Amino acid sequence: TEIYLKYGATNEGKRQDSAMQKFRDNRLGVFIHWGLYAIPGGEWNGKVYAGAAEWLKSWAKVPSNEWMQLMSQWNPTKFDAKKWAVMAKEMGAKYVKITTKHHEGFCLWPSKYSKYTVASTPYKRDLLGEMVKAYNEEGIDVHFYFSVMDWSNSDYRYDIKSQEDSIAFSRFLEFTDNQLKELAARYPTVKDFWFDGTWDASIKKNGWWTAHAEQMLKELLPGVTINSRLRADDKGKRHFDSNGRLMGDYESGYERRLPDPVQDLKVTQWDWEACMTVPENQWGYHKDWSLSYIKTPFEVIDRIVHAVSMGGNMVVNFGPQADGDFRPEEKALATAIGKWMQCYGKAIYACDYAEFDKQDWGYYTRGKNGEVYMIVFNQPYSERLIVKTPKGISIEQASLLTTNENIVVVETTRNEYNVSVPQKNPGEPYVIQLKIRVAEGTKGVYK
Ligand SMILES: C[C@@H]1N[C@@H](c2cn(-c3ccccc3)nn2)[C@H](O)[C@@H]1O
Repeated sequence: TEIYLKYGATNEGKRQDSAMQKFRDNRLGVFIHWGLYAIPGGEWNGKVYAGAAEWLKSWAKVPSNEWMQLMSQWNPTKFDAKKWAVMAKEMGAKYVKITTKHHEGFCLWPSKYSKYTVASTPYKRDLLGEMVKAYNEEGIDVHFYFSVMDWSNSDYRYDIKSQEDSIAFSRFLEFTDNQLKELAARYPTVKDFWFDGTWDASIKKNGWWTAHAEQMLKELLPGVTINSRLRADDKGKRHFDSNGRLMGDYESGYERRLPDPVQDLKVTQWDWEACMTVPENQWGYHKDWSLSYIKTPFEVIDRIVHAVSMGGNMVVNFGPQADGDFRPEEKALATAIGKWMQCYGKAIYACDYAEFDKQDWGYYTRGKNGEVYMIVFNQPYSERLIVKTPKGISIEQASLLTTNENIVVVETTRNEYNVSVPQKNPGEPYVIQLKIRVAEGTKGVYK
């Protein structure tokens, strides 16, 4: 039986309005983690910390007033929003999620509610505004990352243990509301808010505020999407409310990990977005990437395809340098992903879960016109790609997406086929497009 909730989930099932459909169809995003942490790049007082560079203040136990002195060094002379936007465009990213304010509290926009903003640095310009304009001009949607936890604000509380805590924290929530309203008013083309820094007891004890923040933004920005990580219900339950319903518009728990294509098919019932780092765990710029394993382009592409094959989005993280340029490894990665997306994007953009059982050779996606794509990462020595079709579905024809070369398909038993590999090995993950036939009365997405 259901329990009554005042601050539980507000929508039932996947949103089907055009704004959410655009969010979903975008599929591939870029995360930009840029803040004061890019200046030290993981090193403090001559010691290099291997932990996440955007958490250096925490690892090195730097007092906030000392940390904020970094503002006097904030001068990204190489920053060029147009170059950033072209890089994302060439990568094939359809949206960008920008850290408006990370845990440190430094604002990339000239907020009038904080003294820790770009306006009080040598490089006074409204960086967020320039980015929004440049990305939008390239046809790229802009999403805002916003950390509720703010290490620079003395009213922040990790927990509420006294009347004094309550009074301070309510001041903090008002400050946060003001910043959110300011972001919505200054940058009305923003399409999404991705909240972070919401795991503390103080937020869980104020689930009402998370429901209010979602409602406030949706009133100010019709169509805007809000991630589940913002939300806590009446009982402090996060992401999914006490009745098991997803709060917000999409599930945002897959950070540096992905659902299993066999065990976790439940995620196909709701919208979700994963995000990933190129090193094992670095979001902000770290000067020494040799301390970590750096994923190759194909390893990043595997994760993008994995997410889409299960009905999710993938956001690939970039940590710009303090000077406003990107490190060479990230430029090379963006180029490599863009090259692949140019050839195979048809199997990614506006595609979804295909309801075919996962096979070892790779992943399936389904296009909007009922076509099924096989994205092959692991070509078997048998040179036969096993395909098991759902009940009522048969394979009519198969072709290599890039050349339209016909691919021979042999039925091996009921609902099982051997799909041949291309005559010439493409030498990279490739896509076979399947034309399927759907029998009368078939259930599921192909009916
Ligand atoms: C999207 C990513 N989320 C931030 C994060 C949060 N956490 C974290 C660390 C300890 C407990 C709970 C959450 N680790 N990283 C990272 O700094 C980055 O912004």
